[in-house]
Amino acid sequence: MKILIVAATWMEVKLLIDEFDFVAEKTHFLYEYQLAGNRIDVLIAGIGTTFATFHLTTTLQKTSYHLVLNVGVAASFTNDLKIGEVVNVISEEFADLGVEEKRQFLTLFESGFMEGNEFPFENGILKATPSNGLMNLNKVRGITANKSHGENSSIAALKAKFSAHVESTEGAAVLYVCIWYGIPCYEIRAISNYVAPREVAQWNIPLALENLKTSVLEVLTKVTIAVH
Ligand SMILES: O=C(O)c1cccc(C(=O)CC[C@H]2O[C@@H](n3cnc4c(=O)[nH]cnc43)[C@H](O)[C@@H]2O)c1
Repeated sequence: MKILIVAATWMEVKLLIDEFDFVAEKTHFLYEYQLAGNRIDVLIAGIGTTFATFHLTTTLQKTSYHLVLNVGVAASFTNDLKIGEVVNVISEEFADLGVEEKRQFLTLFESGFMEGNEFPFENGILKATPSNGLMNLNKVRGITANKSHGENSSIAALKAKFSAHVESTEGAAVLYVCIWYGIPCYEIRAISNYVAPREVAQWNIPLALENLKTSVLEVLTKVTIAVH
């Protein structure tokens, strides 16, 4: 089985790839590994939707994969998710793509630039592949923005507008590309911080990365067993 893992930064996959057998550096961004007889490529695309879209698209143009896993850390809008918890992000919206009008932000759908059900959106939302019991993780909704929000006013506006649980800087871009390519895609994120005024002392990246590694390895084991 051929699986592509997409992350924004090396930091987010460094513990995970210690569990893989290194095969080759394909490009500066793309590395090939083996895990239990399966090929696992790891793409480090960079932070934000532009880099994720460009590097994922060029990678998928060259190689066909059975599955894409978007992995990394993320911020939670809700205290119901604990720092370190790993979640299955089942839907995504672009939260900063649209029009500002009369102090209000309107998405592309609300401003009439796109129909809600224009492919690959469903009611303005991008949906991950159903995991059908493959993951024992809480299912959450995500939004994607090119900046990590840290101002109380913008955080309040996001909470009022989107009913999202988590924020990342790439999730929607990865889903958008994968749905266009018809490639199954899951987004697995570990909560490193809350969406709040920036206070890095409150973050726990080591815990998030340790838990992320464990969960992603479990998913990889189940996925690869399921197809054999
Ligand atoms: O700002 C920092 O000090 C900082 C420290 C470590 C990592 C970062 C990143 O932004 C890495 C990119 C990675 O993190 C996800 N992420 C984490 N927290 C947030 C957030 O509050 N809002 C949006 N994205 C977040 C992001 O999706 C990337 O996967 C920064």
